[in-house]
Amino acid sequence: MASSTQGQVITCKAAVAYEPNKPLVIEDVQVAPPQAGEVRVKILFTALCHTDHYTWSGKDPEGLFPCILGHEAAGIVESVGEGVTDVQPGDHVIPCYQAECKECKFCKSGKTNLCGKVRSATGVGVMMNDLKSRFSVNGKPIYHFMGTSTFSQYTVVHDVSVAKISPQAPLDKVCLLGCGVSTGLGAVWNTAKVEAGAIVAVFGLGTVGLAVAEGAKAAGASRIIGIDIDSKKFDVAKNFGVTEFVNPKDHEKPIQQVLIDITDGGVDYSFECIGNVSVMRAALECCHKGWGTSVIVGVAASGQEISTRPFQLVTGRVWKGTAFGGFKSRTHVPWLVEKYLNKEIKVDEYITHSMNLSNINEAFHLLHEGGCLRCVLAMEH
Ligand SMILES: NC(=O)c1ccc[n+]([C@@H]2O[C@H](COP(=O)([O-])OP(=O)(O)OC[C@H]3O[C@@H](n4cnc5c(N)ncnc54)[C@H](O)[C@@H]3O)[C@@H](O)[C@H]2O)c1
Ligand SMILES: N[C@@H](CCC(=O)N[C@@H](CSCO)C(=O)NCC(=O)O)C(=O)O
Ligand SMILES: [Zn+2]
Ligand SMILES: [Zn+2]
Repeated sequence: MASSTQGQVITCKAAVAYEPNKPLVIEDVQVAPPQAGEVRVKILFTALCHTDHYTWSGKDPEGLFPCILGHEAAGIVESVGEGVTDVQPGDHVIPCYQAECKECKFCKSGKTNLCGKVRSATGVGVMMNDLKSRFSVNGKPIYHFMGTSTFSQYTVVHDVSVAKISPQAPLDKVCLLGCGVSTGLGAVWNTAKVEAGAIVAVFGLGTVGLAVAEGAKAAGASRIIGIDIDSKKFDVAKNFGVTEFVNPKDHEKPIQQVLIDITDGGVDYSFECIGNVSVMRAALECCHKGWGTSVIVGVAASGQEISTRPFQLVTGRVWKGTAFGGFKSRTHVPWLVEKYLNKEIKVDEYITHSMNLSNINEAFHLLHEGGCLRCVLAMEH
């Protein structure tokens, strides 16, 4: 059914990032109607991910200002542009920063979840149709972010960047499946393909690392070693499947040597869930000679580079990375939502804080406190 706002500009509240590291400003933002191949979504709940903070910090080479950040959310379709057939007004959806068009070279390859259809536009903060933004404040354009911009009560996304989900799913919970939880689970199931009995090391026990632990437990890993510089993380990590905890600060030796010593030569799989290039090296080098695989999940700042002795790879270790855990977004997000509804995966357990959009700056501060995994913001319509 058509909404009363269809075809009209909507003025709503959004958190605008005008400059790196400067508090976000809650503004009245004008959101233009969706053009061909676009969907306007009423965002009901959004969580904050560390990648939002990373771009806000100014360290993201693709970061553009002013912009509307946010990419871990859920909402309801308000209206659709010409030619959109996969969703309609009233559908419950999760915006997907990793698109899935099912037609491009990437989508058809069967080798990756990356999609090439709209990536060139989402990387420069605009929509593919006219290479312009749908957001403005008093006539001045505001850039999109990751093709999602969910820190706004209404956003416009490409139709290839929105997953239709079960209307039964609580949107204040499943918004987390738009990024962190899905990424951690997928890193284990799709990218590493951890097998039963494997020894797994997880570097960084935030939401992404805990979801890796949860995925590894489900895959039947025999040992799941959590590594974090905050020892308080271990208590909560046990609930997600971590069986042993190592704090690098408690050891004189490099952490990779500590892990090699306690695992008879190294782990089968390791996951870097921090975004620290020194830890990425340690995560590779703690892998078992001959077969150990290390997956980079964390996002490192502009200018940072990874290094190791090539001998580490010559002797059989494998270095990989993952975006959105290798999940094909529009296919797998609805599947993950069903798994949540069937109580096969955790989601509620990652939500430590709930606030309103107006408290978004406070929520960003919370991200740096060890006790915060995910903070979900209600968009207060
Ligand atoms: N690849 C993807 O698709 C994808 C998706 C989501 C998030 N990410 C990235 O994953 C990373 C983790 O995200 P998160 O939301 O879980 O972050 P988080 O900040 O909640 O968790 C990071 C954890 O790492 C720990 N840590 C920090 N420095 C450490 C060190 N030197 N050694 C050991 N532990 C250390 C912290 O104490 C914290 O517990 C971020 O870089 C984020 O941008 C990537
Ligand atoms: N613009 C950033 C890219 C950072 C990055 O790697 N993003 C991940 C998702 S992080 C979600 O929290 C990703 O999906 N990358 C693949 C892609 O962007 O297509 C930078 O350049 O550092
Ligand atoms: Zn994220
Ligand atoms: Zn594609």
